[in-house]
Amino acid sequence: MKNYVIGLDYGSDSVRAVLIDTENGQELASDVCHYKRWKNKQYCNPSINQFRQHPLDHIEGLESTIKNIVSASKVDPSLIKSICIDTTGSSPVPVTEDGTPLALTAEFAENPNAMMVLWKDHTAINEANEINELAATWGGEDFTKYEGGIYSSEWFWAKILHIAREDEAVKNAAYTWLEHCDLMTYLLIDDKDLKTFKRSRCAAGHKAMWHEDWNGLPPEEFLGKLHPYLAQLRGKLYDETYTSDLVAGTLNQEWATKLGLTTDTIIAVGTFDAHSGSVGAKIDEYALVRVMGTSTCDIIVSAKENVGSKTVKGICGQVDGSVIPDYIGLEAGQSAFGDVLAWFKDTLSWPLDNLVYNSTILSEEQKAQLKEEVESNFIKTLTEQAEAIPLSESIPTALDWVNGRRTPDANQGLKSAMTNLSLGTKAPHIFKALINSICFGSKKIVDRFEEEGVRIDSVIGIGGVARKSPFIMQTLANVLNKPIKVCASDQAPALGAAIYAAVAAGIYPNVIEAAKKMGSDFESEYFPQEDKIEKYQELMDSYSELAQFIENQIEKKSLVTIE
Ligand SMILES: Nc1ncnc2c1ncn2[C@@H]1O[C@H](COP(=O)(O)OP(=O)(O)O)[C@@H](O)[C@H]1O
Ligand SMILES: O=C(CO)[C@@H](O)[C@@H](O)COP(=O)(O)O
Repeated sequence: MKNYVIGLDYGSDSVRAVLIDTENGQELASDVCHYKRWKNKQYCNPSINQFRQHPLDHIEGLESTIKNIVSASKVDPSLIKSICIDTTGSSPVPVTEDGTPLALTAEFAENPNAMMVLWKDHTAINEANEINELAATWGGEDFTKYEGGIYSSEWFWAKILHIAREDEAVKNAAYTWLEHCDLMTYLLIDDKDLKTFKRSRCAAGHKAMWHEDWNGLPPEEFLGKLHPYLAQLRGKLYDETYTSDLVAGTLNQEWATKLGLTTDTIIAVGTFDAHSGSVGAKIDEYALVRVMGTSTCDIIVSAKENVGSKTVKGICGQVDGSVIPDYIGLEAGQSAFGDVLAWFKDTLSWPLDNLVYNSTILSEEQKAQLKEEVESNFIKTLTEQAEAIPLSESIPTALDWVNGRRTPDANQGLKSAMTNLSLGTKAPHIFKALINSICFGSKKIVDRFEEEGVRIDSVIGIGGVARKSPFIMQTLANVLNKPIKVCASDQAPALGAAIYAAVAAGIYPNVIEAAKKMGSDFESEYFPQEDKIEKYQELMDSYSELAQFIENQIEKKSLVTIE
């Protein structure tokens, strides 16, 4: 008898759902829902790096995407055995004692501090610095040691500490906090006991300093030195965590009715998008999977005996079972990748948005047509012209730090910079420089893994940029001087979630076996071009010099500010 499973992938801008045949991983239906309020830029303030999302965006997306795939596939709902949800992270949400997101209560419906704090929100830089300072000086265990030795403002405790200080009302009303992947899983299950609810190992280990060595989260004694609220919160969180091959519960009646599914549907433990994407791309030992979208996440799995007691410096954590149960999952990444190019596109669009699309000469219909044409050709034309610039021609040197630096060595206070501009520098030159910068930032990560003794034999690309930009992928292969395979599925994270769901439902004995049968194949491979490698090495040296200079300057400036 056929069995089907659903994988749900909450990205930064939209949620994607896939309905998968467990026998062969075939996708029977897929659907996407863009977050309505987020699209209208509600609750965000990019000038202070504040990025919040309203839970209604996520709940509406849950309902519409699953309903759409169930009806499009025409599969009998009783054959849909399980669902697993992956989301971005660390993206924590404050909730009441009964697990209701604060923003769904009347008092907090419009308060951004009561909403989900998206991974790329960097309002908690000071709080992350404080956590690092305390971890290094308090005299006890350094709880950052399995998280690369540096706690980031993108993560759980820094974000909660920031909100607790900034918003007394939210602090008082937030009984506890849930990572986004846990919240969406909790919403669907029947058992509503928050104390025994199975939280994600992946989220807890990579972002909340959870580790078996100290029996879970950092102790109250440590957290209390940051804020009494954090010490209190510790007791309302969790001690145990669970991998995503396990069952979190079964679908509750309310959501079974809404979605047209049965209450026998199993809901697996939640996880992060990059980690499930790696499973969808059939990650193996010594392979580096790069999820290349708005940001990058770089994932490696390693046998426990290969890692031993070694801690890898400057990455986003090494967690037992965060990707494949019983293997150590190592994560690194760039805070902006596609977003660097999106920023440039946005900047160049100023005259269009402010003058052309406001013009009284054009009718509304003409404006809409023009907008559509510009939109579909913008990145395409820039890419073509940037690619045509020979490597011998002078182009700027740029840094990829428009949203700070995630790895190596998290420092979200860093900013981007550009040198070598001249009167001859045109938009495609800058675009090419930005593409170089994101590839050089990637090389720094690969170099760090290798310097720390983590072996990388192959590179696999997944995500929007990997599939849509052959020019970026070729540049990356040249910069890394390694071949890169591109995963054929454009829904690798959702497919990975479906694979976890299949194991949770008992259809496969483990994630490795399930991924062999259900994981995506590759659609292309990029090889380094011998004649270009040396030139890219030269350009990389200029990037490294500029990076060092800017980092020193920013450090000096922050020392002056503190005085
Ligand atoms: N052809 C392209 N060339 C370069 N960047 C692109 C291209 N197409 C999309 N992008 C970038 O990819 C990012 C979106 O990646 P995607 O994987 O689709 O989403 P997400 O990161 O939300 O999961 C955006 O930053 C966008 O600017
Ligand atoms: O940081 C993580 C996972 O640890 C990601 O969720 C985050 O980079 C967001 O990924 P996307 O750019 O939305 O693919």
